[in-house]
Amino acid sequence: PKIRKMLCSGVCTSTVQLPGKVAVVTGANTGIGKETAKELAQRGARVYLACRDIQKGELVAREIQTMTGNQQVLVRKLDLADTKSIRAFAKDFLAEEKHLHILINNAGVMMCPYSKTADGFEMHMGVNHLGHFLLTHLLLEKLKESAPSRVVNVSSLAHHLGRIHFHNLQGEKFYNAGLAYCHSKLANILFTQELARRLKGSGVTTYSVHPGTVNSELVRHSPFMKWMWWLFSFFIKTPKQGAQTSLYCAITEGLEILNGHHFSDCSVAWVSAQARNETIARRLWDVSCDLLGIPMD
Ligand SMILES: NC(=O)C1=CN([C@@H]2O[C@H](COP(=O)(O)OP(=O)(O)OC[C@H]3O[C@@H](n4cnc5c(N)ncnc54)[C@H](OP(=O)(O)O)[C@@H]3O)[C@@H](O)[C@H]2O)C=CC1
Ligand SMILES: CC1=C(/C=C/C(C)=C/C=C/C(C)=C/C=O)C(C)(C)CCC1
Repeated sequence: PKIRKMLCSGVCTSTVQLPGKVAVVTGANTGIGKETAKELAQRGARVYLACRDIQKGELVAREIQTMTGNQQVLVRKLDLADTKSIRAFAKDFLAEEKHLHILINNAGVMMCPYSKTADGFEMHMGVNHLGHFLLTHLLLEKLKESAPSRVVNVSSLAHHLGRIHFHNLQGEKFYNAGLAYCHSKLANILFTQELARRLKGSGVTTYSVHPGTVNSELVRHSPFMKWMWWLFSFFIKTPKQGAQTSLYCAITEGLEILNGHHFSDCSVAWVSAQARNETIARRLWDVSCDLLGIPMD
């Protein structure tokens, strides 16, 4: 029980309620995203579950509506492995909604065999980083208009093993599924820091998060990790516990002064030297804009 307590700490104790607030959670049909969306709905927000599988999303939306009594839980199609889908999601959302107060970039893939997104990006970099980069870019004006508003990027402790290999960003020269995940999670932190610098004074703040080691479907591509997660399931976080740090960063009052910081167990956490490198962050920003056809400023 002591080990479990140590590995599963961090509770969002904020009592903030969210009536009139609008939130988008990517990958909200399962795991950490589902629990994050449930808690936002419990607090009264209108919550968009941005999912690649609408049927799975609808089942979860019904479940959340029944559990929370909040009927404003909506499902919209978003496949982060296809920039057309991301642009369509954003276009419809912007036409439908006046505000966006909370964007939680939560969806992720880990250790998938070498594959590419519809636009030819390596899957981890494409979904975990570039997909969320484009989504955030498309929703940024709405976030600014709705300020104070927040962007939470779900990264990982695994970023410590990550490196941004600009000459091999799509893994074409060499590829390791585990490291590809780590690189993409480093990219999440670099994106958060650069975004924070660029958003200073706009009323939009952003945070990156390590949710802890969480019993979810993330390990689906690795039989070994699946076995480890099963073996140690008693010691690792439940998805509800895993959602606490995302929620903390999304709703805790007075967090604006920590714009751009990384959090774990609902506290500020240390990041690797690579993740603190402003030159790499700026270059990754420019390369991401270039790959996605976003005009550079
Ligand atoms: N679990 C853990 O121990 C840790 C998790 N994290 C991070 O937490 C986040 C949530 O992961 P977790 O809940 O654990 O994992 P899950 O696998 O349980 O959930 C991942 C979610 O992402 C969605 N997703 C995957 N690919 C796409 C895509 N192309 N487009 C849209 N949605 C997609 C999945 O949809 P579908 O169900 O349709 O596949 C699912 O809803 C991830 O960013 C992960 O990197 C970080 C550290 C540790
Ligand atoms: C060594 C070890 C563990 C730690 C695993 C860790 C630290 C996993 C981290 C995973 C991440 C960061 C995944 C996604 O981003 C367990 C399972 C707790 C139990 C005992 C052995």
